Amino acid sequence: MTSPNTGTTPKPATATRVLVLNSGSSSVKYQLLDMADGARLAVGLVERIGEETSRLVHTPLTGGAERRERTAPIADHRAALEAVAAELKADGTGLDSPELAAIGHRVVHGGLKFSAPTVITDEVLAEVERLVPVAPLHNPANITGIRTAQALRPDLPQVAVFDTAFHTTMPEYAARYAIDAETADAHRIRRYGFHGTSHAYVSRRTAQLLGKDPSEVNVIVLHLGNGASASAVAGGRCVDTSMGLTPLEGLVMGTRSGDIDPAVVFHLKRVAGMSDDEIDVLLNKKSGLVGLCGDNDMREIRRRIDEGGDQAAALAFDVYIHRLKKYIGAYYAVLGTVDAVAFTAGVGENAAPVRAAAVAGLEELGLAVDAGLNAVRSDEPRLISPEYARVAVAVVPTDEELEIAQQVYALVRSEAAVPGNRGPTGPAHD
Ligand SMILES: Nc1ncnc2c1ncn2[C@@H]1O[C@H](COP(=O)(O)OP(=O)(O)O)[C@@H](O)[C@H]1O
Ligand SMILES: CC(=O)OP(=O)(O)O
Ligand SMILES: [Mg+2]
Repeated sequence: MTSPNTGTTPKPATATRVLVLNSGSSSVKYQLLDMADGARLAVGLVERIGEETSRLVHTPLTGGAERRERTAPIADHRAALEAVAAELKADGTGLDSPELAAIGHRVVHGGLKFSAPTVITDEVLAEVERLVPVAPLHNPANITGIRTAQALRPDLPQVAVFDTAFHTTMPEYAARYAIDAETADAHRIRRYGFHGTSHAYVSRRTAQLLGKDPSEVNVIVLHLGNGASASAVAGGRCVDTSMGLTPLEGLVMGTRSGDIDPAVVFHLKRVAGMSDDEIDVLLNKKSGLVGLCGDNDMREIRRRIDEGGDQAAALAFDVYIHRLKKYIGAYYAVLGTVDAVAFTAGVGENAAPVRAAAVAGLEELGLAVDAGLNAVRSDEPRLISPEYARVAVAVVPTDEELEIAQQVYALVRSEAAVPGNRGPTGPAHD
């Protein structure tokens, strides 16, 4: 194996483990994997970072140790990562292990410069920092995660895998906003798209489920988590996606509005007297499902509808579904022919009523859901459409951490891990 040259000590040939950190605005999800055999050694989550009731759940999957859970204030992402490092150390799989080959980081906004996994140098970190204004909820957390991991293991390659990378194949006419071209170019205003690691993984797994090569199928992927986005994937390449310059555009989300008339912003400023920051918070944190009915968790919304006929919850559900259905139709038109529609992430994988409602009435498009199959709970990729349906409808659990680990490991095993050899890639914008 070629030792990744990070300018420091070469790793032993036995270094086959990758730690993946997926830092969100108020959470960190992580997995430790051994890429020699693909085994997961530990998985975990720190949530509600910055609150009094922060919670850490750590599940070791090797060595017989028990799942551990504790609730205690964790002030920031740095403290969260240090707590994760302590949990891993307690299992004997600490960050000081010589078996660790690299640390992989989900980085949400990579602009146009990064279309592949990239070893993090000062230059890369500066670019991620420059993009903070267009991913204010995400990039700062990613940067803290990187800096903390670098401090804990300065000798290890730290690799960024960008949410935007998979979408860099979008044709210009899908990526462009129809605004003054000079202004757009001067400020790099265009549609970048996010959740790309998930869209890439799920579209590939969906092709596999159909027994086809990704190059042979057209798939609409619906990533419905707290953040939510749709993508149109033609023969393995993204041709359109619902998020834009920032992760605010597109579908209705837990706390984000998704598509709105941009004039709403002027109205809120001029007529309602709101400040830029107040509008930012309104659209990112007080909109979407939570804005419509006070709850952002789809489980709670379904409970309110099913138990009490709650009208606000029912309206929130209907607005969510209406937007989703419009994107299915739009991406059907963009792709021309569709082989599969794949539901993924927390809501897509678990909420059968969302899946049923999203494709209801689309039989003319060849889309249908079998009620029995849709009701089955499983962690496996599966079809939920009836035999006769022309288009497969699938539930395909996403695994951003596994996808990141594979990309990171492939990179550190290749000579390309030499910083400078593989810096920013893809179509440079400036
Ligand atoms: N059983 C379920 N039924 C409906 N929705 C669910 C269920 N389990 C999880 N969810 C939804 O999934 C969301 C979280 O999805 P996830 O993909 O983990 O999001 P993120 O990665 O953006 O934090 C929750 O807000 C919740 O609404
Ligand atoms: C980009 C994005 O919206 O990510 P998340 O769903 O993790 O908030
Ligand atoms: Mg997510």
